[in-house]
Amino acid sequence: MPGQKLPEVDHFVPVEPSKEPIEFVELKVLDFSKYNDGPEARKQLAEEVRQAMTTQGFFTIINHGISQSEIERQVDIGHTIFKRTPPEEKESLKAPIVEKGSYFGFKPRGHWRLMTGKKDNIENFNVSRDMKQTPQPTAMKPFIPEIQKFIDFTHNDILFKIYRLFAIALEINDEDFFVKLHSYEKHDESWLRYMEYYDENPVNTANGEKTLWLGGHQDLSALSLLFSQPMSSLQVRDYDDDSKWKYVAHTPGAIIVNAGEIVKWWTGDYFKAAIHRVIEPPKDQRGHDRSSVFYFAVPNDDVVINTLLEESPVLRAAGVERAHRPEDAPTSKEWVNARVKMTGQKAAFAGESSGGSVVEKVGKVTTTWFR
Ligand SMILES: O=C(O)CCC(=O)C(=O)O
Ligand SMILES: [Fe+2]
Repeated sequence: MPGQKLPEVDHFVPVEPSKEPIEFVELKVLDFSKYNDGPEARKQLAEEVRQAMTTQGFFTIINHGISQSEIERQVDIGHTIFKRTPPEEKESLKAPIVEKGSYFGFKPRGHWRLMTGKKDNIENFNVSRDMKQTPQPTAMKPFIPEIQKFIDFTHNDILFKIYRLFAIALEINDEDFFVKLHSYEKHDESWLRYMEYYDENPVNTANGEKTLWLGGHQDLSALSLLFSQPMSSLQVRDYDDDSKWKYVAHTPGAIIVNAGEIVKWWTGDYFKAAIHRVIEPPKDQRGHDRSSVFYFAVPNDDVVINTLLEESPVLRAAGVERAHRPEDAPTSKEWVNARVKMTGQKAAFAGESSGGSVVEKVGKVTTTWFR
C-alpha cells in the first residue's frame, strides 16, 4: 500500500541466523512464480509436490506473492498484540480450548504439558479466518484490515494453488476438488496464529541435551503454512534418513508447507504428515525470544474426512488403505474441536512411555505424539 501510513507497531527484533554447524533437512524448494506458466509448468510443480509429499510431508515455496517485509510486518503485529494487551484482557479473551476445543483467542503460557512433564513457555494468539468471529483485543484493532488481507491472500491464492497441485498430483479429475472443500464462503476452523516462544531460561539440561520447547507431533490441520523465521529450532523427523531429527533452514521470504493429519487421512498415508518439534536453538541464538506467524488450514466444518480412493487413481494404484471405517470418519469440525481440546493435556503427551511414539484416542480416531 504505497503512500499509505500503516499503524505503528512494536518492532520485534529477530535473532541473527546461527553460524553453528548444524544438520539441516533437505527440503524441496518450489518456485511458485512458475504456477502461471501454463499446464506443463503446473504439472512439473505438481510432480515436485508429489515427491516432497510422499517423502517428507514438508516443502518450501518461494515467490508465492507475499514478501519478506510483509511477513516481518505480520510478526511485528503479533508481537505488538502480545506486548500491548494487558494481562486482564488476555485473561478475558482466553481461548476456550478445554471447554470448547476452540483456539480462537489467547493461549496462555503453560497451557500445554510437554513430554518432559514441563509446561510450555509459548504464548499464542489465534485468529479465525473470518476475523469477525475472533475475540478482538484492543491492541489488534488498528491492524484488522491488514491482517484480514494477509489471511485472505494466504487462503484464496497460496493455499488454493497448493491444493490444485495436490489434485493434479493425485490425478483427481476436478482440479478444484480440494479448493471446494475449503470454500471461502463457508465456515471452518482455519486460523492464523501469532506465536511467541520465551527463552527465559537459556540453560542446557544436565546431560547436555537441548530443552524441548514443543513436543514432536503431526499437525491436526490439513495444511499448515509456516512463514520462515531465523531461529533454528524447528526440527523435522526425516522419514528418509532413519527418522533423524533435523533442523529446518531459514529461507527469508519463504513459506514452509507442512502437511497435517487430515492430508495423511485423505491420502491413506501416501502423502506424509510431517513429524516435527521445536527445541532450544544452537548456542549462538540462545537468550532470544522467537516470534512467528502461521496459517493452519482445515476444510469446511461439515466435510467428512476419509481416504479419497474413489477420486484418485494414484491412491488406488499405490494400494493405500482407507484411513477410517466409514462410520468412524469424523467431520472437519468434530475432529478439530476434539483434537484441540486434548492437545497437551493427557499423560500420553507428557510422555509416560519412552520410545518412538504414543498413540492417543480422539473420539473414534487416533492421534500420535512423537519423541
Ligand atoms: O514454531 C514452529 O516453528 C512450529 C510450531 C508448530 O509446530 C505448531 O504450532 O504446530
Ligand atoms: Fe506443528
